[in-house]
Amino acid sequence: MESVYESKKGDGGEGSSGSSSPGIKTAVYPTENITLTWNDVNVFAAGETRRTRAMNAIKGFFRTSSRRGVRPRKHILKNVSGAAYPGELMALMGSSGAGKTTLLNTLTFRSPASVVVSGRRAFNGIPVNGKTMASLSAYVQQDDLFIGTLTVREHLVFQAMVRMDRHIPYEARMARVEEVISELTLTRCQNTVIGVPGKIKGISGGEMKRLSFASEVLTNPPLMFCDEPTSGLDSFMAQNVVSVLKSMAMKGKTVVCTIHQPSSEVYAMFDKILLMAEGRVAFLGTPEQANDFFKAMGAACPSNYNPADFFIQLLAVVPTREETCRNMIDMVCDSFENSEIGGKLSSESEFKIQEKSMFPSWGDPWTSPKSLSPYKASWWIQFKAVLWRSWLSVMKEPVLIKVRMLQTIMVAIMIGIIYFGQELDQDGVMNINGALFICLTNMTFQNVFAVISVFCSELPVFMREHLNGMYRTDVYFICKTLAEVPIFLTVPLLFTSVMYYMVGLNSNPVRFITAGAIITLVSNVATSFGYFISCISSSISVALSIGPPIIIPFMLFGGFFLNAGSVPPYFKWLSHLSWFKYGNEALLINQWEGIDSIACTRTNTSCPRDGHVVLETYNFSEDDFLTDFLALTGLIIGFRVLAFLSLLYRTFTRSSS
Ligand SMILES: Nc1ncnc2c1ncn2[C@@H]1O[C@H](COP(=O)(O)OP(=O)(O)OP(=O)(O)O)[C@@H](O)[C@H]1O
Repeated sequence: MESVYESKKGDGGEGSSGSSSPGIKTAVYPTENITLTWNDVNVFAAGETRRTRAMNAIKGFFRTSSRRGVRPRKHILKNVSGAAYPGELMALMGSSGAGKTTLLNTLTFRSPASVVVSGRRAFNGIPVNGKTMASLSAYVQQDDLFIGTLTVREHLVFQAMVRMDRHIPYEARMARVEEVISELTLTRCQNTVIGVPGKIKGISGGEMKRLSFASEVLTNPPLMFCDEPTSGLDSFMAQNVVSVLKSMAMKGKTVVCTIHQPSSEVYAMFDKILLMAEGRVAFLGTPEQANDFFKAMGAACPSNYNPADFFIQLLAVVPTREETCRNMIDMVCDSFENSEIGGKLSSESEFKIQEKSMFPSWGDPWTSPKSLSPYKASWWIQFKAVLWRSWLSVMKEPVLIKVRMLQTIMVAIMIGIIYFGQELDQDGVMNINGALFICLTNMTFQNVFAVISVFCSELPVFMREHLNGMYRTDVYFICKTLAEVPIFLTVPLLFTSVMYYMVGLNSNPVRFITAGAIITLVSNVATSFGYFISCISSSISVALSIGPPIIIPFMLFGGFFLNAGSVPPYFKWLSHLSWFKYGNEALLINQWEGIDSIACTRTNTSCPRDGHVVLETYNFSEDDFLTDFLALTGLIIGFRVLAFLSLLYRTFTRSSS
């Protein structure tokens, strides 16, 4: 399998895939047996971003000149060089704050905007950029994010559809899924649901980690990065996971992982170890070379000690002895730099890079030509795959199906019993109007909370997959909302069917169907509003906190608690956004239009004689019936568009940060 990745000189996107124009010098990247080298990598905490610069300028204006000044930038990685070879498993180790994650992020071009990176990274000596790195490598992140209601196999089939190249036929994708399932020993749990911690019991932690690897190796990348693959696992599972990495390395892949406290057994599996301390390289070589190196420095690892623990402790900065520890770390790092292994390593990577210096140096991964699509699958394939997965997750989500159906039937029966058998008399008018308004309130809160709890919990998965170039935001949003349409149609219709005739509402079948349609429209406005709130909130708890305070004013303008004619002029605009108002008006018109007589049961003058008077009391007009329908439809569309734009903005700000 020898595919070619080419880069155009001078386009700022070296290493981008695509055909080269005649006359443009190209670099042909290897797709197998990759030696990854990095040379003179320096990372600084960025002094100021545009936002902080503006804030500092404002603060600085109020400061006296003596207090003004720029804080020195923190030097996080200091002239770090190294190499990872095919067929080898390299472990990045060091105490907390040593710079492991920063180095891994730098190597994978995933550094946050808050740092400034310089240095060169290369594949077999050819400088590389973020796009090429992304095409040829896999990155297994520390936290596993899945749609927990899917089975292992369903998850992998979905991944194969959106991650593998668009020209690969369906049969070949499925064959690869089979291969990966057996390679990562997931056969036994292939039909088990992945699970959601605390909600749905699923596969074990080790299986989950192996599933993360499986998703990444589907495309058979020659280079793999893993961030803390063993965190949260017991020693047996940790060993199991590292042995998976080892077997990948033995197949010729280049594997780099960060790791905390490996056991002696796990440590023995590493081909190379890279020890980091205070942002510098303290050692890079085989475990045996590490023993010799530290022995030569007079710090031999005792025979009954775990070497990993020993080296990490040796290179840690102890709070009470900071100065001594830092001096010791500097001494170790300097010795390594001047040692035979250190010198060989840095000259090797340096020489190769210079040799290929005719190629442009690395560009910023995100400044590659915008016209090139980051997606492997076409729009249509993405759409089919995401719709299929969204549908599966809706059907299998207990909160959406079982709980909601049960909740709907129970509330409908409760309302039906409390308001049971209303007559068309003076008391009945009040009760029927109350029952209709409570239907709107119930449908609103039920749908908003259901959407928030499901959509918000899925958003982190969407963000990661979208930023990994798996599918577009519009595809996700359309599919997600389409897949949920059946449920958001069934719930209000079921609710209306159960309570309508129990309460004794207008018995005309056309009125019944119309009431069902109005309640369905209101439910869907609430659903759209729920999507909007979910998309603008940073977390589920934020969404649940801001939802109700926003809904309450809309509810007050519904005409039940505050007469439509009494809305203060400065709040008129807000009342035009109230789906309660349109829903309530439409339901009352549907109920009372054409009712010629209402029995008066009390001897007071407030008894409405007919349906028209009831509507007049609320300041509602029969002529507005169509307007109410159209306004509800408009609100459904409006809130959805706002929700989509918010999601788009969110993905945009994340990908450019
Ligand atoms: N964006 C940043 N701005 C300022 N300092 C940073 C930034 N990123 C990392 N650092 C600092 O750089 C040092 C190295 O951080 P890094 O996360 O790479 O350490 P680590 O070895 O991965 O630690 P741990 O094992 O605890 O995750 C730390 O002191 C950290 O506080």
